[in-house]
Amino acid sequence: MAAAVPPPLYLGFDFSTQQLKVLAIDENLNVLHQDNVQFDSELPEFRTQGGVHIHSDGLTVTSPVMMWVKALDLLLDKLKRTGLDLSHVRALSGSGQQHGSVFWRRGASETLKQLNPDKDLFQQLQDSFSVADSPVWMDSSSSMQCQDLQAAAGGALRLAEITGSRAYERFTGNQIAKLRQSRPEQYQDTERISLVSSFAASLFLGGYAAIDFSDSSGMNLLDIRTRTWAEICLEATAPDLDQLLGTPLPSTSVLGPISSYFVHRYGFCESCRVVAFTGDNPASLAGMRLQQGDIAVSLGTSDTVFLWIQQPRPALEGHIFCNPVEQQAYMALLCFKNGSLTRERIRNQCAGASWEVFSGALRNTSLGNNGNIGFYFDTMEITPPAVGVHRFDRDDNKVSSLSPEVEVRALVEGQFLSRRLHAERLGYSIIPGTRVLATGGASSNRDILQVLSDVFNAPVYAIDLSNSTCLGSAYRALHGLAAESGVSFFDVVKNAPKPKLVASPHPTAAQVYDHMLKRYARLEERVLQETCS
Ligand SMILES: O=C(CO)[C@@H](O)[C@H](O)CF
Repeated sequence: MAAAVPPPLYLGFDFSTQQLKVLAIDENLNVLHQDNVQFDSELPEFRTQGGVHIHSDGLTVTSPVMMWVKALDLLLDKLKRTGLDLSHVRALSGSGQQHGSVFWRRGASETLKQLNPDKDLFQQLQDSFSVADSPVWMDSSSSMQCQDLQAAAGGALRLAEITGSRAYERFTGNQIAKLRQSRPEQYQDTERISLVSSFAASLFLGGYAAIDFSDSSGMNLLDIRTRTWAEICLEATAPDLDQLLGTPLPSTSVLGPISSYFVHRYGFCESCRVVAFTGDNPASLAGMRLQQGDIAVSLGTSDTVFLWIQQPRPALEGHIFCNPVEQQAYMALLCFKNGSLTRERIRNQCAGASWEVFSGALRNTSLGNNGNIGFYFDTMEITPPAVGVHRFDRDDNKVSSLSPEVEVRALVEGQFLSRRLHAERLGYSIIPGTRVLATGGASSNRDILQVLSDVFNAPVYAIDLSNSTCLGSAYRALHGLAAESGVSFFDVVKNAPKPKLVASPHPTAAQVYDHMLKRYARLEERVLQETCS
């Protein structure tokens, strides 16, 4: 009797800001296993906070690339110990925090090709990076390079028309320009530049992986219509930069078989395929199976709001990225830097470091918070570019403090009023039938989602797990094997569990927050003038 063929598995990894995660699904899209490595607590030798180092200038933010390498060693050892038979993995894909950059030292490709399965990656890649502290998305130190790029491209709006965004400090092209100008020897010693996503794919491939169209869109370097590097941007950033970046590829690309290192060390099958990795937000769009008309709110280290769009409408605020699951479509995104780290600070200061107490404060305070409004920009915010904590009472008078429970609600209402205000400014309207799909760590807190539903005056749905980035990557691994035959992503994942209704708006929500939104917009202008003057 023929031996039973083992059920195929598909893995999705996420190299995010605070942790490395993995999720396994079977061919019926059932989630079989999840695991993670928390950078701060499990790799304390790197002394990160929230997975990053905020430098003394308060603007430069980096993460040690070797921390990501060591995290992969730890995570795969964990996977091996759980008894998951990795020889059944048919394909894997993944994501990385967007915009972050990895600089491979000259000669690193040879090391990648000849990894010794008797040693871990950390030991073997010690000398493979010309830059040890990788710039990440929280960095806001490349303003000069942003101005230079915008001038070269013909202005901010022209640059947005070409690349989908005006120049942003965290975008990789500006980070590359800054590194080349400030650390020329290290730049000279670089033979390849990856994003965090393609760096991770390179480890699994045993060779340099292409950057996918979707994550390339977060660099201020890709022409989002031709999906090729924009010459005008490359020339303004660094000479022959296309040689260091490689050619971008469709997000559905099968990059090749897994490196023999993982076959011999962890028992992967040599036929396991590596599907192009992408950015964490594009992967999340895939994991939530976002469709036109939905609006996604991801509550993670950064909060993001994103939508599926067919035609790019670049603007001076927000971003347009190539869509990760449908090659001719796009996704629009707004990023808010002060997300979970700010929620955790307020939880610690106003709720005794307890999410239960935090939730109780939301239940004990009323919609609209008796007119109290707060802006909590612990670090320089991206949307809008403002900083500091600013509290206002019902008469728009600045106040220096609020009671703990009122402060909790002021934070959560303020964050969601901002998400809604900037999404509507970009022309996205919350209409009857709009579904708000929530994901990210905070989406497991029902009381936070109730405030989200009230502020947006729309029902909030969530998938069973807050980890849509890994789920999206596992889905993309499965789809990648079929994409060449023309099967659509949605066909492949049509039987996935549907998002569940978690919160519906309170009957008075529209009346309260339509009015409050106008006040919020006025006060935001005041805050911008105060912090930009
Ligand atoms: O900068 C961002 C998006 O543009 C953030 O959401 C990062 O992707 C978080 F990792």
